[in-house]
Amino acid sequence: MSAVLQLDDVAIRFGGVQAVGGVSCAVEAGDFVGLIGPNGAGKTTLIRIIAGLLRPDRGKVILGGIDVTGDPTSARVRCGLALTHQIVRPFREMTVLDNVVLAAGIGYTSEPLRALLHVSRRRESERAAAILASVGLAGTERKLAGALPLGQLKRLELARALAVSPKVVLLDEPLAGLNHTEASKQVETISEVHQRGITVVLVEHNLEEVMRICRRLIVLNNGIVIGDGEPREVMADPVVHDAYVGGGMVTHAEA
Ligand SMILES: Nc1ncnc2c1ncn2[C@@H]1O[C@H](COP(=O)(O)OP(=O)(O)OP(=O)(O)O)[C@@H](O)[C@H]1O
Repeated sequence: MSAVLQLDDVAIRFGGVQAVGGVSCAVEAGDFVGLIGPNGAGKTTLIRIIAGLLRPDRGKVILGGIDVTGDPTSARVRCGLALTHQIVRPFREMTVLDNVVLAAGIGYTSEPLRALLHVSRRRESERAAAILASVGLAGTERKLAGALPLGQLKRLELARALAVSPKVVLLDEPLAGLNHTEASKQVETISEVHQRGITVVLVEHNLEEVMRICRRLIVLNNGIVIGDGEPREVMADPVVHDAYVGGGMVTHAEA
């Protein structure tokens, strides 16, 4: 197997806070990785560095063997990367379908207006509708995105990520704010995405679901990796356990 994503000594500091303190790891094609850690561990910061939304102070981000550390997000998308955000960010005044069509266009160009003009409307609409159906949003195509409840908005966020035909998706808290039933459905959808051959890196606080679906856990604490490996083994490590208990977090995985 070859690494689709590699981090080499990645670090960033915000004022007095070393948010990420030298992270190195490789994610193999087809992997399903949970990136976990207590509040403030540096997970979102690391995801933002991988996506090109933050420039690290040092270190390298390598996608599919290409060093993209100095490249903008659009170039990384063209290398096969897609990202969903912790806070959902659809274009609320556009239809659900157009949100996905637009995201597909961004795979070709980094400018949103040109992205919409670039795509062949009918072909892309059909493709967007198929992607929406694959995440359980068939029938919502003509609704305004702003009218969707949170559970469906989270699915739309996933559909927008899939629209760029990614090799790797970074999912930042895709279950946050969802009730138990919605979270289970969303997990099933994410598992289906993975079964299609897409590599998944998941940041998530819902450890019960993380333990259920991830094949590998990378644990961050204070910006450094304190655990990496098979989920049950990682969670049994006293260092990882202490980081969670010290952070006041209850892990369902302990049961
Ligand atoms: N733009 C910023 N300016 C200053 N400090 C920041 C900034 N972004 C993050 N931080 C700090 O960096 C550290 C890591 O934050 P980050 O949001 O990456 O953690 P996290 O693991 O995603 O946390 P959570 O699970 O609570 O979302 C925290 O101490 C946070 O306050």
